[in-house]
Amino acid sequence: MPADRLRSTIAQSRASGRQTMVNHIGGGRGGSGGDGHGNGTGGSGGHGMGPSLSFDISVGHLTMHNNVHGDDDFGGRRRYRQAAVGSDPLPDSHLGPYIHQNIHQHGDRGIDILHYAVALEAIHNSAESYPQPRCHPETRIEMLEDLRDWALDTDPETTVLWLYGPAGAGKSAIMQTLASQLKNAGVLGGTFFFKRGHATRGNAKTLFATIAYQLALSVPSLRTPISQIVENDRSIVGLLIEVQMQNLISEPCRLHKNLDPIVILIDGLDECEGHNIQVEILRIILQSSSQDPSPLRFIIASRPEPHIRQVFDSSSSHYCSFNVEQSFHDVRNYLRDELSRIHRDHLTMQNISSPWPIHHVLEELVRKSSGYFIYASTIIKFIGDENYHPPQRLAMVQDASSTGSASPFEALDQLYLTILASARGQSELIQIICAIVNFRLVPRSIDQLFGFAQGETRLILRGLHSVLNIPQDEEHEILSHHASFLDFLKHPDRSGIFCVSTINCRIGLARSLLQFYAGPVQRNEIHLLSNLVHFIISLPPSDAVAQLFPLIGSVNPDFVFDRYWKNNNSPASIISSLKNMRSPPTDVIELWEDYAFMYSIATMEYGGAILSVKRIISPTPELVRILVGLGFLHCRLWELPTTLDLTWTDLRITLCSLRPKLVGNEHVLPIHQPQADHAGVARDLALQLICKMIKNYIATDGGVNLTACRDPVFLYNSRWFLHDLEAYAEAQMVSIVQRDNR
Ligand SMILES: Nc1ncnc2c1ncn2[C@@H]1O[C@H](COP(=O)(O)OP(=O)(O)OP(=O)(O)O)[C@@H](O)[C@H]1O
Repeated sequence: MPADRLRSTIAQSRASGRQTMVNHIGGGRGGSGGDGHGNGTGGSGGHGMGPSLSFDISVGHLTMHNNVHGDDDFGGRRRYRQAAVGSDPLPDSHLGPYIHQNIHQHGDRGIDILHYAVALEAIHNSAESYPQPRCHPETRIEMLEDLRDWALDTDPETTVLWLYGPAGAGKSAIMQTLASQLKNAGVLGGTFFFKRGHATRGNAKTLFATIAYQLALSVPSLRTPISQIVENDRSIVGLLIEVQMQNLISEPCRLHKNLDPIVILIDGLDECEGHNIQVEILRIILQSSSQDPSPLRFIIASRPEPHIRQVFDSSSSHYCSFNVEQSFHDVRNYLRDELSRIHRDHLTMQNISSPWPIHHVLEELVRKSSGYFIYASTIIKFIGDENYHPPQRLAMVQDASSTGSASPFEALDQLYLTILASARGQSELIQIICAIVNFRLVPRSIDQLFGFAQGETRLILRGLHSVLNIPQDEEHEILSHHASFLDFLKHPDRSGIFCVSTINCRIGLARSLLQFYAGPVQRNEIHLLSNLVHFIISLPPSDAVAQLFPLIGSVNPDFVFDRYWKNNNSPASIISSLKNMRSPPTDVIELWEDYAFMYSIATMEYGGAILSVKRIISPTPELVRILVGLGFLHCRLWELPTTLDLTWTDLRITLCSLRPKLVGNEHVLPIHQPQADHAGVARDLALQLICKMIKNYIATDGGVNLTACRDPVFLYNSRWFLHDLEAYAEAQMVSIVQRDNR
């Protein structure tokens, strides 16, 4: 029975005056549809909301509620984010304590709401952007000046500017430098730096909220209006981006026409997920600029992708464009200064005479750069690596086969090939690089994934610091310095044997990851299960891919219910991915649907007596044991197998007996038969835990402690009984009769 129909049954039986408390094990709600894909097809459905289960034990009504906002462990910020983006405005009492406090301390309620809905990482001076790509002082001087003049013009012909240029031309460096200059001039309204594949910077969901937030902080007269708008309708941050732009940015700015120019910088539009969204963003901005006069100026930087160019070309609004062209002059200045710095500062360079390098070597490097900074900045990192002798590294760069081909990036490709070939452990290198390109991983996770000795990954990647950012710690993932290296690795014509997009390479990686997840949980576990399933379904269908399905069914439940489970790994997203496959593996889907159900129980909140009790159910003794463990002992799901001496399979079978089953096209609730002596279950559990404790002497990691032993005794003594099975059965009958009458 669908959950909404069950709910209407409850309402109607109440209306008829019957004192029926209906067991509220709903089938859960399907999530909203996912994002559309770039090719125009719809995305997979969003996460379903799990069932809610109410469970009364007569000692003070203990009610377990489905916690769609996720585990308590995620804290106030997470919960608030949910509240802020949800469509139903929530009263303050629904907000996490942290937020609650925050709001009332500052009084700027709208700003606080925005703060929790923005991508702080996307702002030009965020901690994450360190080290920021900036223009070397003697480079891009004229271009920066032109851009500043355009931005500061109080009577401009156009209010939108497109800064375009090929990969690695130096657009982001220009935008970063410009952001600082405009900030100093007091006209910077806000910035958003997209980054491909990044959780918050890789999509448009928070784009306009992030800009509005900065506007509110940087333009004093906009602070109150923007705050007020959000406060009046806090769901605004979850609405369509067009609505956000209109309400949060265009309208407040238009009301303040006499303001000086306010400049918004958006960098890397082509890195935002989905061509359609990129087009939509442009369309919205161009449309807003064609309306009444406004102090807003937009500078948008991107590669000259055809779909982006087309929007500009076909727009009736005026815009102007700047091409970030190659500049041999600027690259020469940059290389000369940076090589001098290496000569001066590198520990091994004292005995190398000046000038270093000699003039014609420098000129050769300038020529090979084709006037683009990506080549220049990569060789500087390569030559200046503190682990190596710079002249040797320079010789390696010079030896990389020469250009002469039509592609301006031929030299860059040769450089990348040289760098990769210089790394040790060539046989392991490709699988490591494949893992880095497809997943965000810290070095130790890669060791674990491929069964290397600890530290092996760092050793193998030691020669790749010029192309990869390999953090010193184990907190941050390994990332490519520049998107052009990823582009290179993905194109077999460019990267040859180092190409990571071959089917064998990708299937090998998927198999290693799945085998890792089938094994025992290790510390520093890798949290990318659902990404992995997305990765697998993105592979072209083949027998080799189909052979991976059983491995998805073999994932160790300790990983599935891991305490550090990240929400994006939730079973619901894995199920929707599996269902999107051409021949969905039904048995594996069934298993993961059970996990989804268990997961929804694992994330229930324990509301205590203040929440209303919906209904009492009458479960089997084994189920009672588990519910007592969950509800009364406050065990988390991952603790239950150890605490109750259960296998994951037993736990799954027992818990999933509560799961509404699909019969025909409808979900129906299983009817639970009355079981004798539920109090005995609590007594037995108490005895079991006490025995365990005596055996272990003291509290152990297994979660058996004094409180855990005391609680079931208390429960037993309190003469706990389960009631109302009749009412439960009656309610089900009512609903069946109503259904038949319809
Ligand atoms: N003027 C400059 N001075 C010094 N370094 C620069 C300059 N311009 C770019 N770089 C460096 O060159 C590399 C490529 O530059 P950047 O990321 O800005 O290119 P991009 O055009 O934005 O590329 P993509 O389109 O791939 O994002 C970076 O490492 C950057 O720091």
